[in-house]
Amino acid sequence: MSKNLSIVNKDLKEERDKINFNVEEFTNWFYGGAEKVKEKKYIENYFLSDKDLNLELDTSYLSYKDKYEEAVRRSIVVYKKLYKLHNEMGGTHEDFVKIMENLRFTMGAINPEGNPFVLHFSMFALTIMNMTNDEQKAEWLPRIFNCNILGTYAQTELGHGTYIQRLETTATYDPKTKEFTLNSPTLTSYKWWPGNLGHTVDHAIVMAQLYSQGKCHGIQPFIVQLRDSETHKPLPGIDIGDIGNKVGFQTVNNGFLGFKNVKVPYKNMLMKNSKLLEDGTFIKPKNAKLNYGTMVIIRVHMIIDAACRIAKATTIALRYSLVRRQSPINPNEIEPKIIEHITQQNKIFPGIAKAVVFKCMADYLTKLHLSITQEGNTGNLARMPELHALSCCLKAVCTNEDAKTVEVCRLSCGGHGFLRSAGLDDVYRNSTAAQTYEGENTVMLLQAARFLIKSFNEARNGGSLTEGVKYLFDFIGRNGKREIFDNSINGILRAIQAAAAGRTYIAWKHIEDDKRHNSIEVATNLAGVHLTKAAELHGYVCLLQVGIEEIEKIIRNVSPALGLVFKNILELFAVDLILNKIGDVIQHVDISNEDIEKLEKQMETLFKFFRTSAIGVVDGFDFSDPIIDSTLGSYDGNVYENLINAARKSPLNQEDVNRTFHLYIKPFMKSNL
Ligand SMILES: CCCCCCCC/C=C\CCCCCCCCCCCC(=O)SCCNC(=O)CCNC(=O)[C@H](O)C(C)(C)COP(=O)(O)OP(=O)(O)OC[C@H]1O[C@@H](n2cnc3c(N)ncnc32)[C@H](O)[C@@H]1OP(=O)(O)O
Ligand SMILES: Cc1cc2nc3c(=O)[nH]c(=O)nc-3n(C[C@H](O)[C@H](O)[C@H](O)COP(=O)(O)OP(=O)(O)OC[C@H]3O[C@@H](n4cnc5c(N)ncnc54)[C@H](O)[C@@H]3O)c2cc1C
Repeated sequence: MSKNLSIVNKDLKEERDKINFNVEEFTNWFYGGAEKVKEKKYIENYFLSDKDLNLELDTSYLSYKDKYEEAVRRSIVVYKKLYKLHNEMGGTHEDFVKIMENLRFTMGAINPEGNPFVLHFSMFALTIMNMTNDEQKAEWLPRIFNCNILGTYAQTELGHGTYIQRLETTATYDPKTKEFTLNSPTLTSYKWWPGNLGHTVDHAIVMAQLYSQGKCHGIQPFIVQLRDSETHKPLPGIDIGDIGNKVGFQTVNNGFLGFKNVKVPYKNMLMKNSKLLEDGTFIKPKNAKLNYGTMVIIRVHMIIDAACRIAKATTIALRYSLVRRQSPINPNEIEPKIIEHITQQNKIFPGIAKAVVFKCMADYLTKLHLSITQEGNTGNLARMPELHALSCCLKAVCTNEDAKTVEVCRLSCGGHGFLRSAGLDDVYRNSTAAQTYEGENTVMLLQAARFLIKSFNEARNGGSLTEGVKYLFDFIGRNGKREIFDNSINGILRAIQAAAAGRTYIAWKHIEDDKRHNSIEVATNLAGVHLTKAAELHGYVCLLQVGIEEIEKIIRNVSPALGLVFKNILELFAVDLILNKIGDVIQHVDISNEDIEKLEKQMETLFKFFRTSAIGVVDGFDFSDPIIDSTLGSYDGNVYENLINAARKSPLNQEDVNRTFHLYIKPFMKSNL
């Protein structure tokens, strides 16, 4: 960690002196090994030390346009260096991905309101890598990799983001000219939201309804040039621009795009999955949802992003809570560090546990994604629905938890948490954006619920179930009897499983009852609230189950002292979860008031133990000061100095008297109204 060289606040130092495990060992786990930590630190420093970035400039005070222009300038500084570093490292694709992964945090510090090239280096490149045939790869990948062209992923339209089957942009094939003609037939068919589209990129993957031989063949991906490669002017027939101010993502340059008779050559339809012969004959893919593959990759990726946002927010909240003193607990004693208030521990400690468990889940899901993708490459698509359901479910549960936790961290910093310089607002904006992009969270939960209901039917009919939903068999096997609670980690898991299965049963029954007088679709809609609750509970089951399995493995491989910290974290996660879901649990589990009181007591004991480890764990997340970028969360804990220094940098403080005094205030005061 690049630590601030200033003197560390004595309260914070005192906390660090009490840490009883090896923080570096934790960091090594969090980043996947000592070598990876070294790489991360090297890459971080390689970029952040560049004076050309001018990181002294606080971009939050700039206008919308200036913010965008500065974000483009800084990004180009970074990407030039990225290619230099890539060459130095050896120049393989793996090296590139390694730098990109480490750049994620660094980019956040450089462009706190978003990266105007992020879609090029993620969805655009990934779609070309995964949805093209060999000739297309050969044509496009080098140009993308060398940034000779810059692209985005243009799917969402003004009228449709969720129900992508009904996108309205058309691509009509003419076998005579061997061209597609792209059109936006209505206002609602305008592309709307794609990141980097407004003024940055010159190409896009455009999702459009393919028409050939007089028939519509559903949405297909096309690579479309939007702007002239020399002048950057929109090409004829292209109506393009920025969608304007948003809640966050101010420098991502989300855009709109309309087509009027735009010609696209035959070779630009991405043909790995669906195929169109030159004569216009359409050949269906093995599974129509293969064209949704890039969304699945990003959803998987979003779990680690959620974990890291929580890690960052809890680092800020905890460091601040260890140096802030207020309100004596015992009137005769000095004001304690605010962390001594148990409600403060309740706000922050479960968040730290979530960051760790989400990280376990991200690792698990990344491996699962890889193995299912490899099966898919051999033509075996059997596990695609399972991966889709799981990635939708966890994308929703983890980003919802992420936004909630970051907001609680902000509240835990009191008034100062509301300052921009506290660093929590950009984290929150990114968390809340993630609840919507890549599939709105309710919709994601409903997708997961479809899988649960199918699995429930399968279980009732004695069929086979995938590993993650086998707990539905236990519910059916109990034949209406409630699960008996036992207060162990596995007991808590069984209780959450019983609640998830019970809620799935309620949703299933709701649908079955309604089906008598309604279509299955209407019945499913009426059961929607139960379905989303079932899917959410299923997401927690997955998190706890994977958390238990992964942490048991970790404990076997780390020192006993760190093992105890992991055990503590897992228990914190589990007990916090069951207490938060107690209403659902009570419905399906035989749990007494005494059991609940015991759990509440257990939480207090867990807090007590975690009290000494907490600072070690957040230090172990290893966010350097430029990355944490927070007056409240810097390593040295010199909060009050940081706050006053940041306030002095306000543009209003650069002069004693602002001109509005002479222009408006003074005349007003002298006017006697
Ligand atoms: C230059 C070098 C680069 C190197 C690369 C470096 C790599 C870096 C890697 C990562 C970096 C990450 C950085 C991240 C930055 C990201 C910024 C992102 C910005 C945001 C982008 C977006 O938002 S893009 C737009 C996203 N849009 C959505 O998500 C739309 C949501 N809607 C849907 O997904 C679908 O419409 C739907 C799933 C909700 C419904 O689809 P549909 O209507 O077609 O389905 P049906 O209802 O008819 O049927 C459901 C049926 O289909 C099955 N199914 C659906 N989807 C899938 C799937 N994907 N796979 C498998 N199966 C699927 C579903 O299970 C149902 O099955 P049933 O059996 O019928 O139940
Ligand atoms: C910051 C940001 C970045 C984005 N970047 C991109 C990008 O790069 N490229 C791109 O193509 N798109 C992008 N998007 C678009 C994004 O993917 C969509 O906004 C998202 O998928 C939600 O779709 P929608 O806007 O149509 O919401 P809607 O579907 O209109 O949602 C509105 C409400 O209706 C509800 N609803 C809709 N359908 C159902 C249903 N079937 N059942 C129950 N409730 C339902 C939702 O739950 C929600 O409450 C971005 C969006 C944001 C916010």
